[in-house]
Amino acid sequence: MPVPELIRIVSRDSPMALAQVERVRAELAELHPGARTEVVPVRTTGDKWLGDLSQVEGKGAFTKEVDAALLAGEADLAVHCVKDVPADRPLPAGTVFAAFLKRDDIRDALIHPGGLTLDELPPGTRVGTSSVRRAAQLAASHPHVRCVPFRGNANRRLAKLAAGEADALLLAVAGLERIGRTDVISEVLSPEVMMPPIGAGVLALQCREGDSALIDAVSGLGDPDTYREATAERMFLHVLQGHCNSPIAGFARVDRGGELSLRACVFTPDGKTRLNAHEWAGRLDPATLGTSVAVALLRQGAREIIDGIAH
Ligand SMILES: NCc1[nH]cc(CCC(=O)O)c1CC(=O)O
Repeated sequence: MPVPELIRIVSRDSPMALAQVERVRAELAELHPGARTEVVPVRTTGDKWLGDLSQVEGKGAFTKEVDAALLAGEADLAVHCVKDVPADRPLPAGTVFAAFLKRDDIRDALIHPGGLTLDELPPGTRVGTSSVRRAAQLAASHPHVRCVPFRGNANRRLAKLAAGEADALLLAVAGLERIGRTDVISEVLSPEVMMPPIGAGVLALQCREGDSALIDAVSGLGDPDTYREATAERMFLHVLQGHCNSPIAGFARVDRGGELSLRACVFTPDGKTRLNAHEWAGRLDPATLGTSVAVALLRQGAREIIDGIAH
């Protein structure tokens, strides 16, 4: 099938999202030198509303308007952070993932203007994060610091930190790389110290279901290992059925021998209870591994923890 002449790419309009689109354009230009691309930026609910996300139907707050533009035919290809795409429900009807790009760094970073590490933060340090996942883990490991609500795209959060609205920040390394601000990192946190969210560091390309010419054209940008990891992680979250206030973390990894494993956790918001599971796929396909890890956590009481958190 011929590669479409013009590919209109829709995405959030934050600096990070637009950098992601530039990566996709560069990879497309290499794969299909003849194809032209155009960028269709849209502002999402999650970008407009800087209050508590659970008040604006938290899930999908960063994807709804992008999906709508794709379905309305205003664009042909959507670029999403997998982390922002709800996994408890199927993708919006009529759309499919055509590729998962090679995964970036999955870790979170501490940003402290004085260069302190997490263990060096003095009591009472205000860490800016609205993430229940980050807050629960920090409450467990560093109970003497406190989290203060902090929203807005990464550039805005850095500006608010500089303005003194918090003493430190937690942000994803991948996002800081994309906006060219790794200079602010004072410590990269290992997944053992701060377990990442499902889908961390993965960009997905989404197309209209019937658009096989485009699906074929962009599927070559997909990375097979990332596909396995993202599929296991998203099925895990789908089976678990969390909500936007439930602290859930986890990541799958394809090791050097090609073996896929998935580890995941469910926390209470205060971090005092932590359920853990870690399984290898063996002969299981990625989605079945995700299901198995979710069931292992449900068997330990994950449902009661998740349902017991206000949302
Ligand atoms: N919720 C915003 C968001 N969505 C994806 C990333 C980071 C990049 C990625 O993991 O793909 C971020 C910023 C952050 O959490 O620091």
